[in-house]
Amino acid sequence: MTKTFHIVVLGGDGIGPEVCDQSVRLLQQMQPHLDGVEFHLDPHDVGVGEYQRSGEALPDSAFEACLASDAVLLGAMGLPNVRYPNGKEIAPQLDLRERLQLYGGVRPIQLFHESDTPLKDYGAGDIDFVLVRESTEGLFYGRDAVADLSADEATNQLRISRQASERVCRLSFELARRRGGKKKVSLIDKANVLSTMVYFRHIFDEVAKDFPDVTAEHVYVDAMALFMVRRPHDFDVMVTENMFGDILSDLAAGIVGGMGMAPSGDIGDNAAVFQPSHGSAPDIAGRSLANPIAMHLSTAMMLDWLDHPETKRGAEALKAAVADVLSDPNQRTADMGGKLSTVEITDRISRSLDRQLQGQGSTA
Ligand SMILES: NC(=O)c1ccc[n+]([C@@H]2O[C@H](COP(=O)([O-])OP(=O)(O)OC[C@H]3O[C@@H](n4cnc5c(N)ncnc54)[C@H](O)[C@@H]3O)[C@@H](O)[C@H]2O)c1
Ligand SMILES: CC(C)[C@H](C(=O)O)[C@@H](O)C(=O)O
Ligand SMILES: [Mg+2]
Repeated sequence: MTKTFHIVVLGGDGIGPEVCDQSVRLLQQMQPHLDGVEFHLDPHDVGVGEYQRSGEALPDSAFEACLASDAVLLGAMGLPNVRYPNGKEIAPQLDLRERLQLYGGVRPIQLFHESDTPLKDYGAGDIDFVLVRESTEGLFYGRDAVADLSADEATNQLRISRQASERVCRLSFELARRRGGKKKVSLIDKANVLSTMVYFRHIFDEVAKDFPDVTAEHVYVDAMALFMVRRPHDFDVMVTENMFGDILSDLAAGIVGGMGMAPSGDIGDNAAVFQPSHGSAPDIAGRSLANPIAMHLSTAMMLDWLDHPETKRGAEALKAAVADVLSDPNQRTADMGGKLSTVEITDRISRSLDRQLQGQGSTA
């Protein structure tokens, strides 16, 4: 019997649709090779463009479709110069995370080729860790507040709840166990200053007791910014508060080639959204300069998460095709010093994907 997966596709703004279209193309290419699996792709307009057309950045019809889907593929949303009348940027991905309770912002960081890291002089070695960012509260809890420019001060709230912390810590320990590598989870906090972080650490330690086979450690966020650059090979899974995770995930992307190499999955108990960690990159949009690899790796994460033997095979094949193309340092987009366009690098990944799916492996 054929299993149909309903996948909502939200291209979004700027380079979002450019990279998303290329991943959709690879999904369509893959489908006939996967036994008993069918993808039903359901595109919706969201983001700034949709806000300008309809007054809604995330129309109800798009949200309902996400709610009913097996998974969501998202390009990027937002443009720095288009704002709501209250002055705030349009960021419906945050609404999706909160409304779908996508508490685990899973952001893998992997170096595919040593030529792509600026850390060569530090002997950075293998870089392969996952940053898990709590994505429903933390310092983003105050995001609805509107700045009163005539006031004498402005404050935001940082919220750490037991429920949200337990579930994101548990997800992180389970991930470390599943990865089966160093089996280590590093909590990134600021417990030397903030009581919310003392509380977060307490909950992390409680959850850690259920995973005696996984090493648990605490690292202050400022120190982690240093360690990520000086000894990234020491880490396996990291878990942290929303804003720390937002900042550190861009830093982490920088050590493996940039935002175009940083995939992500926003995971909840009943829904998940897969998107690159990068934004709409208005500085390069519309010129086929965007690196689509973060989007392709996010698509591979989605296929893995769908948890069917054939989609898992598709995920492995797609990841292997990306690795195959990157094994030749001459095959890069402009952000990584190369000359290939968004479409051209996907052409190469597509050719390799065919080989991977036919079990022929690498020819690069
Ligand atoms: N998940 C998302 O949808 C998301 C994430 C981050 C930012 N944003 C939004 O996107 C807009 C632009 O934000 P920003 O400029 O701070 O961040 P950005 O990630 O869009 O761009 C930062 C830098 O990285 C480069 N870059 C990003 N992705 C790239 C890719 N795939 N290939 C090559 N280069 C790439 C850009 O050219 C730019 O120089 C803002 O409105 C922001 O709020 C959205
Ligand atoms: C666009 C922005 C609201 C978003 C965030 O801060 O979470 C982005 O930076 C990300 O990392 O997904
Ligand atoms: Mg970010």
